[in-house]
Amino acid sequence: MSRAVMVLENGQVFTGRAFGATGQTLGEAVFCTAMTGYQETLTDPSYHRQILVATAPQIGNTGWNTEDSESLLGKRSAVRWVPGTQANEPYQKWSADFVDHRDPGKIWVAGYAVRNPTRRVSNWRAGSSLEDEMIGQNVVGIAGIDTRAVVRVLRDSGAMRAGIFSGDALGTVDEMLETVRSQPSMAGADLAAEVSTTEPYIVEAAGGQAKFTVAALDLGIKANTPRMLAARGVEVHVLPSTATYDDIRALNVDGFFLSNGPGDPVTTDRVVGLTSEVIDAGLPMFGICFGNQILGRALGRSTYKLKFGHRGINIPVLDTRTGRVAITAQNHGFALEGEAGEEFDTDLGRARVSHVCANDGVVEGVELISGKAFSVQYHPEAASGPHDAANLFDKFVHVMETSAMEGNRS
Ligand SMILES: NC(=O)CC[C@H](N)C(=O)O
Repeated sequence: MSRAVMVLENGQVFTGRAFGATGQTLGEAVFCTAMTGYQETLTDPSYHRQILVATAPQIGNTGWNTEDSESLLGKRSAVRWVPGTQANEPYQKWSADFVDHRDPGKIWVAGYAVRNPTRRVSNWRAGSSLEDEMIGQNVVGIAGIDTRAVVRVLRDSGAMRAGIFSGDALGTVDEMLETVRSQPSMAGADLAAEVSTTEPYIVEAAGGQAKFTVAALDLGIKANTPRMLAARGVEVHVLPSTATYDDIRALNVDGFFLSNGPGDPVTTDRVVGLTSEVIDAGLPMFGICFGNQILGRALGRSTYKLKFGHRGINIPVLDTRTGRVAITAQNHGFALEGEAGEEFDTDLGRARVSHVCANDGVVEGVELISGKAFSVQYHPEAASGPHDAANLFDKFVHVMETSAMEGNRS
């Protein structure tokens, strides 16, 4: 078993054994407290350029399958598609059930640190093991380290730059530390274009009968988001992160969606402007995670970097108006400024902080009081659950219905 080390920016070194590919990887070290769903987590594009530390001690029991991955980018070339039926539809069109059994899904994390990888995979859907998949995709990992100790460091000192080194990449501690410290920090990182589709495509509504069409800006969109919309009769036009307001207007859609994604929301000035234009034009809008930070910025709020973020699948969120709590999946390192219950005036209308985290009061949702634009910092599409917040997709459809009826009356 070959040796591997994880080196943190603060000089701490954890020695374990190589897991997955051997070599060197760099990224921001963050931890996730989920006990399940490692495949969905590793393939979430929002983890791009992050080294993930799993707090669950045993990882890999269910192996790797071709159904659970959240990355769409890897699937694009392999997936079955139906050419657009209308002359003005230049895109590839996917069926809403776009599981492709030849495609394992791209792993987006920069590296993976675990305590105890399972030795025997046990699941009827598993086509390979987690470690084989990491080797196949050249993802460097480390096993056998005291992940609880790493998490304590990250919790006390905050998420920080790190590296995993094994095989030929092992050097002296000073050399490895210098490499770790030479990488750019996550603060200020503009990463959406690195994970976004470059070509637009359509995910068709379930059954092929679209009640509404939505333009979804892909800043790192997860597979389950278009799937959840498609299941509710929505045809989703997934657009590259570079799409303009004119691109969206030309599609004549009923709603606008802003996806999750990696990087620092301060880098999103262009998309913030685009979002304001879309809302100004009266189009209903829904955003998730990065999309929440962008809507918040369009409402005049600023963002800041959390010390160690929220990553897990049992994080309680309070709806400040109803007092109801949802247990949610989360993965964010930045957040919007604001307080529970706060209402404020913006250029786009009066707005409020709609949700906060019940653990630490961090803003978890904002909305226009008109109800036409809303967003959440957590993940209603969470594929490995929990599903408490899935009704937000119904809410979006409802806002589009109401808006269509208003349009009919005027
Ligand atoms: N999942 C996401 O969309 C994350 C948003 C942003 N990159 C953050 O870390 O806060």
